[in-house]
Amino acid sequence: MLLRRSMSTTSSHWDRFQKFFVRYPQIGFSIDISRMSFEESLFETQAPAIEKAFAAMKELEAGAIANPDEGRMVGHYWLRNSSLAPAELRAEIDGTLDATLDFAADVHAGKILAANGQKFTRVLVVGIGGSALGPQLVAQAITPANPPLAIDFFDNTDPDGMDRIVAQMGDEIATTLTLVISKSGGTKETRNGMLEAEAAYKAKGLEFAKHAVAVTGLGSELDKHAIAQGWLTRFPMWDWVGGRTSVMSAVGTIAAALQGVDVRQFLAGAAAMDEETRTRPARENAAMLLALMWFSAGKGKGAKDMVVLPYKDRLVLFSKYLQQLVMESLGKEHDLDGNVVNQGIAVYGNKGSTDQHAYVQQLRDGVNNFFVTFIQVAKARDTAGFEVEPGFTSGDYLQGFLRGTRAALAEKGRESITLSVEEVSAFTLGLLIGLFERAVGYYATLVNVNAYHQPGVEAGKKAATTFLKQMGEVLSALSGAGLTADELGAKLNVDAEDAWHMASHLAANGKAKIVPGETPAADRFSAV
Ligand SMILES: O=P(O)(O)OC[C@H]1O[C@](O)(CO)[C@@H](O)[C@@H]1O
Repeated sequence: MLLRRSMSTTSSHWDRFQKFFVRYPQIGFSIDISRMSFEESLFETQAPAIEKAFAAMKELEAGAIANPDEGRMVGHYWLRNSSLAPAELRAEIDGTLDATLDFAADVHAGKILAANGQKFTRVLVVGIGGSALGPQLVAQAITPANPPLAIDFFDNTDPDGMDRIVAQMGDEIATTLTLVISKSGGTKETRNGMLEAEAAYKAKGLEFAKHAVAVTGLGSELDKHAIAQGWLTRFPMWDWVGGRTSVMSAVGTIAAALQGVDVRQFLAGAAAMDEETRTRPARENAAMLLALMWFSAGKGKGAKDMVVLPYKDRLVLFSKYLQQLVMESLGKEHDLDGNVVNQGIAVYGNKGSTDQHAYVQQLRDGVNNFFVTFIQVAKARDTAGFEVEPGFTSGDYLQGFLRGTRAALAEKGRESITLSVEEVSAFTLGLLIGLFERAVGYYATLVNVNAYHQPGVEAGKKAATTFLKQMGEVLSALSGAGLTADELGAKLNVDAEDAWHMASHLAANGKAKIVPGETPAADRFSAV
């Protein structure tokens, strides 16, 4: 009885697999949605929405104002196929790509040298969000084991984090090329990182400008600063490329090329996936299948989280990269008609099998509020095989754990998608990025949101600006006599809780004195 039941389950799994397994052999990619619990009628019920999404994408790729709030075109697909771009942009796209690759080649060849006449040995990228995550993913996933230049990132305004990197660089800062990357050219974290980098060079008696390159919008604050200071060079960022989709613009290509990545293959991978997912009908279209699975799993409301589990160390940052791509694109208060919808899909993940020894316990046995996206890489390693026990390699185990976890989740009714690529290479990373970019675009139309703006980010930036201004006032108001947070708040017309946090921060960093009381309200702050 038991045996019969398990046999029929197995055969229905096999049937469903054959029905919902799509592969593109010419690019070594496949998607398996058979372990998602959607009804086949989804393709019929969603047919009008699917058509709408295809049509919207076609218009977007043809140069429509697909980001209506900001009145901008959305052109990341043109970065890997400039012939799709409006005619007036093509030469600039191609010219910028060539210029970044030529610059990197000149650095490698020693035609562009550090101020001390030596070859550059390191790159420091200063940027945040889309201006750092893409280069970080590329550095982690596809740079050679011993790249021509080592790479570090200032991707925050944490002084301790930056101090540690500067300390690790030591005297090698003299042969470090710094890329300051900011589309807007006004992001404070990046501005601070740039100033910290400038100071670090100065402390070693070096001229920052002779080691600095900017990637930014024409005429931005950063652009003007780079011109005024006489930096080595500048590469443009365009308003029709969003930060989270900028890895194939100069934002990503310059760091990648300096790292010895085959940038043209990276772009070719994305272009190849674009070709596959631009015109195929929904059932064969990997990007549309992903969007439909997100829609059916989360009931079009993001009710289920997306857990991204690549079984490959090189792809460990892919989940973080997708977190920005998906959540900044889809996490929206309003739909395109102005209705409050509070859309989004939460994304998290790290890598398998490591995560099996952490949160996968909850995925199998706990709250069923997610679907997993497994990423399987067929080729285990580049070097000769090694058997950890007779007949089995570490790579066999990795594959066994992926399949085992997929089966164990399915057994408990937990959904999963499996994407497969042959290896992790510039080409396959490009195609995976291209796949998710288009899936995000399609899904946005299915739920009727603008995937290409990020109005929510501004609120935090504004509140931080106010906090800093008021903290300056608190500092000026401190005197010899100790003041409580309530007294500071009343004096400066600042919320008492904010005043307490401001004064506490100043005290923790040697700019104020604190006499602790029994409660926060009894703490007294004075000038140093
Ligand atoms: O490149 P910029 O303009 O410095 O912006 C950095 C990041 O900040 C955001 O605008 C908002 O966090 C991201 O979309 C962007 O990638």
